[in-house]
Amino acid sequence: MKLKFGTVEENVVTREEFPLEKAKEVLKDEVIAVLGYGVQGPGQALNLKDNGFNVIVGQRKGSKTWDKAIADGWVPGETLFELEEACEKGTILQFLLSDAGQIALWPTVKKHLTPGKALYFSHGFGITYKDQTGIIPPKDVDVILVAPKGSGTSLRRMFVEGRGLNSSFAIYQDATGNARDRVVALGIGVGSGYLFETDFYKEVTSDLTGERGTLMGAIQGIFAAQYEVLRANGHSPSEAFNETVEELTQSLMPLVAENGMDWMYANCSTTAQRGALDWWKPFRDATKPVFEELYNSVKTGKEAAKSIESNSKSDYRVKLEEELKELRESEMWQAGATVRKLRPENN
Ligand SMILES: NC(=O)c1ccc[n+]([C@@H]2O[C@H](COP(=O)([O-])OP(=O)(O)OC[C@H]3O[C@@H](n4cnc5c(N)ncnc54)[C@H](O)[C@@H]3O)[C@@H](O)[C@H]2O)c1
Ligand SMILES: CC(C)(O)[C@@H](O)C(=O)O
Ligand SMILES: [Mg+2]
Ligand SMILES: [Mg+2]
Repeated sequence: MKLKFGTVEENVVTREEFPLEKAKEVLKDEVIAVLGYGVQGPGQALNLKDNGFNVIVGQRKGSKTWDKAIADGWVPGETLFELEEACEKGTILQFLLSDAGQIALWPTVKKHLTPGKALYFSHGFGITYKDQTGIIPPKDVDVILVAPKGSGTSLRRMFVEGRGLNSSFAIYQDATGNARDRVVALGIGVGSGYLFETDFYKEVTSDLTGERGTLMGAIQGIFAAQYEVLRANGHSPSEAFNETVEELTQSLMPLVAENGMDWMYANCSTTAQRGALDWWKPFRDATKPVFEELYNSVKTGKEAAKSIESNSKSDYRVKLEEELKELRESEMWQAGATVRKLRPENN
């Protein structure tokens, strides 16, 4: 249906419009092979299975995630296979390896993309940056995308709670004439709340900007800056953490989620309102050049190159753990660990 977002009209698909029963009818003869069992793999595969679709998982035997798949109820030889076997059996191949990992498996996937199959992504990365990934699908398969706008962990949790995470969807190639029904049915099947339409390029450029920006990178940067200023001015770790992070996640963001920023502002003191209304624009103006630099780095493929390069190194996991440790052991997040323990619901 067409819906107005502000003054702009967009095309969205809701569960009412495209019910689960219709999705099942569209995909009744398909074998959905979920390749990779990292973060999105389990969320999407389990939601599809619980929604009644014919789904199998492909994963490297002997890996930790192979064992996780077994623990989640996938049965070797029945619903859990080596990656190549799953590629052979699937009529829809859900390419859910890490974006860098997809480069190595591509020749195998390509070999099993016989006419009429569908190649499904949850990110526009492999296709958009094809000069760097070498992922160029044959012309006689559908190439589609459903990108849940959140972590695979949330996708599963929200499904179990009877809620739904929003996803974007896109069609890069419609070889069968049935790509649209296939992609929307898959979007409903993996547990999306509503689906909004995009293309592969827009999905990857917005997603890479978002995660580097306000969703993950910028937010940590702003937290760190405010925490450091408070600490430098003699505030205790608990005061600095509460005033920087805890109140935001526990009290104020849930209000924003419910009814928007203006409503959160309206539920704070007149003193806070005055200050927040005066200061949001200077913060916007100070950070906008950084966001512009970031978007440009995404657009030119620099961010993709960096992520492929670092994720393809053999010591990637070790280096990642070192960087996460730096965050975890920072005073701010150590204070956070103590504060979390003190939440009454955690006692
Ligand atoms: N993590 C998320 O919540 C999330 C959200 C939206 C979209 N996505 C997209 O979904 C896709 C999957 O991401 P993810 O975060 O679930 O991946 P991940 O990093 O968790 O890895 C998924 C799987 O890839 C396997 N793998 C990696 N390299 C491999 C190789 N060379 N050979 C064989 N297997 C290999 C790993 O063992 C793992 O099982 C990506 O395109 C990503 O951008 C992820
Ligand atoms: C969960 C995110 C950040 O939305 C996703 O884009 C990812 O890459 O993991
Ligand atoms: Mg992403
Ligand atoms: Mg994302």
